[in-house]
Amino acid sequence: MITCSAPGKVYLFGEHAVVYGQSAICCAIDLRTRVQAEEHDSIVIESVLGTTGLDQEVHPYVSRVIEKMKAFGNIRGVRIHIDSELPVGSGLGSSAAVTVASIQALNQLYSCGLQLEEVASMGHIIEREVQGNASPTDTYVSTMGGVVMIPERRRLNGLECSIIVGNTGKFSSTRELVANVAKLRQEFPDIIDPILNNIGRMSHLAEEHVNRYDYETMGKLMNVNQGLLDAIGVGGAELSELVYAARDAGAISAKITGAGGGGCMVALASKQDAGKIASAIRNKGAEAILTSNTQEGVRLEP
Ligand SMILES: Nc1ncnc2c1ncn2[C@@H]1O[C@H](COP(=O)(O)OP(=O)(O)OP(=O)(O)O)[C@@H](O)[C@H]1O
Ligand SMILES: C[C@@](O)(CCO)CC(=O)[O-]
Ligand SMILES: [Mg+2]
Repeated sequence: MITCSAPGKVYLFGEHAVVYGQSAICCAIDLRTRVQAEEHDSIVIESVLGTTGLDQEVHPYVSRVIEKMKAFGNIRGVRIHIDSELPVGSGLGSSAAVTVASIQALNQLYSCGLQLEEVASMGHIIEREVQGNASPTDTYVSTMGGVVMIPERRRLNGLECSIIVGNTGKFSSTRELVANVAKLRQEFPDIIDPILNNIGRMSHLAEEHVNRYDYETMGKLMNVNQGLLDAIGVGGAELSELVYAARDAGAISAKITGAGGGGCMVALASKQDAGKIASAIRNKGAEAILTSNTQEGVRLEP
């Protein structure tokens, strides 16, 4: 039996805009999805969502992984078991982590010889198929770890501050949110395109501040990014409540992470202030998770 794990992520900048080729800065976090794989007499996929065979409804990502990996290994029957520290459908890249960890588990189990770049690239193809339209960001960061600028694939210095995630507990489908932005963009291209361009410019402006650990400047720009995410319709009352609670409790910055609608927000804070911010989020009745940046992408577990 083989076990592989891959991390989730938060966006410092650029979700949605990156789908249209703008730059984003994305940060792998120390919450992981673990996938066990072993040869079996049939195909079985077990997760918190249920136990199925190949099933495009319940397990669209993992089913596609198995189908695509058949081109690289002699996969007849396999049992895949998934455990995740990432809330499902919440903006922390649960779909990318489960996809990347599953690809790598089969890659190892069947000695397929795929390199990390190929794992990331297959992950992106699968996200695109299931999500309708997807950037390579989540799957690349889950594969490589660290803090990465996409589409440049430039690795930036890691974050050393605390990362606090607030989960509204409201499921959000990335596929749906991406489609909503596409529709708004089609309706008002002259308004929406400049907003997406400005988000991309913000990532470029922020890059040197990330590399210099200048959290104050990064934070100011992240808060502006939050306003622009609201403008393109991916905010929500529950998210805003947590964003303002975190800022009022002393967060350096607070914004949506990932697709939005529901799901999670992310706040940056000094290690000293992190507990206070988590309490402020919990006082609003939401789950708060304290985490940090990880340099480790997908890996084989002992
Ligand atoms: N633990 C898991 N086991 C099986 N499938 C999972 C698991 N976690 C996520 N998934 C798959 O990913 C889907 C959610 O992906 P989606 O892209 O909508 O949200 P996300 O990846 O959590 O958020 P974002 O894309 O905004 O970061 C689930 O519906 C399921 O198909
Ligand atoms: C909303 C989005 O930008 C981020 C989802 O985590 C979609 C994508 O990049 O594929
Ligand atoms: Mg996703």
